Amino acid sequence: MSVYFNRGILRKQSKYVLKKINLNIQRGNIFGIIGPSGAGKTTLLNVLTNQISYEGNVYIDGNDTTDKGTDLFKELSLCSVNSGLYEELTVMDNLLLYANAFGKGKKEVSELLLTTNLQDCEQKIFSKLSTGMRQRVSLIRCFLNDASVLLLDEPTSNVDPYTGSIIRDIIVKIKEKGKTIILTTHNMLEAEQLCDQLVLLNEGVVLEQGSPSLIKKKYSQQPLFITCTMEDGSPIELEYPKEKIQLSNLIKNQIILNIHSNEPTLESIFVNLARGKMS
Ligand SMILES: Nc1ncnc2c1ncn2[C@@H]1O[C@H](COP(=O)(O)OP(=O)(O)OP(=O)(O)O)[C@@H](O)[C@H]1O
Repeated sequence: MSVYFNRGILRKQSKYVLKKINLNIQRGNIFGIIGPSGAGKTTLLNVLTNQISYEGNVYIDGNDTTDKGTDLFKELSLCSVNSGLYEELTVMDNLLLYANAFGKGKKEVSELLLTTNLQDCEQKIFSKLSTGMRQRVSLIRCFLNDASVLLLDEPTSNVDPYTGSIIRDIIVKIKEKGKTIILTTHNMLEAEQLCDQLVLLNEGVVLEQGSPSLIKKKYSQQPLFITCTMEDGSPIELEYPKEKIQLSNLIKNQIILNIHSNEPTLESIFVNLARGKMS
């Protein structure tokens, strides 16, 4: 799926929040949008799902979305926490309202509650749930949707690491059902482990785009230094590829406690790109 803005499309005072954007999103993939606070990540999701008005033209798969006659938006569903869920209804009633709209019923909702460890929350009032539970209910709402592209705005923010891992598992399950996921996150480890493709957004422009491993490879410096910690605790540093034979001999003949390379983390690439220190 391609997303293209040919010029600034949303203005905040005299500056554009989103400028020229060109994204190439593989179907069936998890596509992560990362970037500092205020970069325009949420706004991008809102524009793509027609939640806010904007100037200029947005093209999805080459089709101009200002043509309201198209079915483009039906394919895309925004899932932000709590959106479309009623505070005073039970979890089951909330989800049934949504499920029924898509020809689904109690059976499907109960199955999803079980998958997400929320089976005991069926009759709980939505306003009484913890943040992590609310996030999971919001995701179940996405599961019930027929849209093929789900846009998740910071699905794991404000939850403990365990709940975060449950939510990531749910996202992977959604992907396995053939859906395309576009998500925003501030968690670089999550971006690296979960996303097939990433885009780094800063001040409304795309700074970098590609798979996490390709982005890391692009910014890894040569030579690469590899530190091996030997059995007695002493470190040996070798330069790669210059000393690759020594490295392979060391691995073959010695007991090594750990090997550590100084390749950049996604976090360091992110910070440096956002500061304008890399090109
Ligand atoms: N409808 C709008 N009209 C004008 N400006 C807007 C609109 N919506 C958001 N903005 C502005 O766009 C900028 C980017 O906001 P956005 O919420 O997209 O950032 P973000 O990257 O999602 O940040 P965070 O990581 O903190 O959630 C902000 O300065 C915000 O005030």
